[in-house]
Amino acid sequence: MSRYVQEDVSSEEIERQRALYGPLAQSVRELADAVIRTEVDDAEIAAARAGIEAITERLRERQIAGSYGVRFNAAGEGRAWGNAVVGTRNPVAPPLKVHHDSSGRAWAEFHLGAAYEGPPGLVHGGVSALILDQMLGEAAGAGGKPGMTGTLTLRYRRGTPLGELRAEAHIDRVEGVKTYAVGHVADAEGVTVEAEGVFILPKWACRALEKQAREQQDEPPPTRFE
Ligand SMILES: CCCCCCCCCCCC(=O)SCCNC(=O)CCNC(=O)[C@H](O)C(C)(C)COP(=O)(O)OP(=O)(O)OC[C@H]1O[C@@H](n2cnc3c(N)ncnc32)[C@H](O)[C@@H]1OP(=O)(O)O
Repeated sequence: MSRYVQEDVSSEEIERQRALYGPLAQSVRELADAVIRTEVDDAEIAAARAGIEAITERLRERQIAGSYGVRFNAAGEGRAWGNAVVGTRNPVAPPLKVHHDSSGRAWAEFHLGAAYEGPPGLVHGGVSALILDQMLGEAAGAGGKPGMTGTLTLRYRRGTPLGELRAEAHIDRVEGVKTYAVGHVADAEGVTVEAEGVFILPKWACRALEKQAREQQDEPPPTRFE
């Protein structure tokens, strides 16, 4: 089942939902941080667990079947609110607020706390890969050349400290359906992880884009979402 969903939702309704679900996800991120770092006594832990389980049960009373997917409205606004890096409704996502320009650049400043630890005090290498996968993909999409990650290569130059970080990416070159992008994560002292990747517009998407272009000759398809 495709998780790209076309919905008839106004921009005002999207903003209403963003204001409702964004803070909910942020509260759960704070909960995750508190679970990792709490030193309250055993009875308090048991009481907290019961409270959390009751809240989970309330939220499960009515649910989407499966994952959130990517939803577009008639204005072409896309929402990837379940995305593991940028998802407004996903407490696992830091989340990154990614800025773009149409030359194929993407950048974001963000904070990674205790929930993203690998080596003590440092960001897990898989989390850096997660973030760079998204950032390189965002750069490709921003340049009008979106694709699925084919190959992603990373070089970990030094440990990435937990805390305030920046990520940047840009398109290096385009060869047909293949978009090559490069990027990095940096702290205040400079680059910690470098990445290069190839993003491939899948065959099925080529066919869908051709069909869409035939139907809406003047309207280019959406190339990014938030
Ligand atoms: C919307 C806005 C979003 C905007 C923002 C979105 C940001 C999202 C960022 C997150 C991105 C992800 O995590 S995506 C999730 C992780 N990635 C995946 O799950 C991808 C799984 N793999 C696949 O679906 C497929 O294998 C594809 C799409 C990669 C390729 O399949 P295909 O379409 O059939 O392509 P195919 O004809 O075989 O090959 C086309 C050309 O690409 C080359 N090629 C094929 N596979 C690879 C590969 N893995 N690495 C390198 N190169 C490859 C071939 O040699 C060929 O080159 P030539 O002979 O033409 O020279």
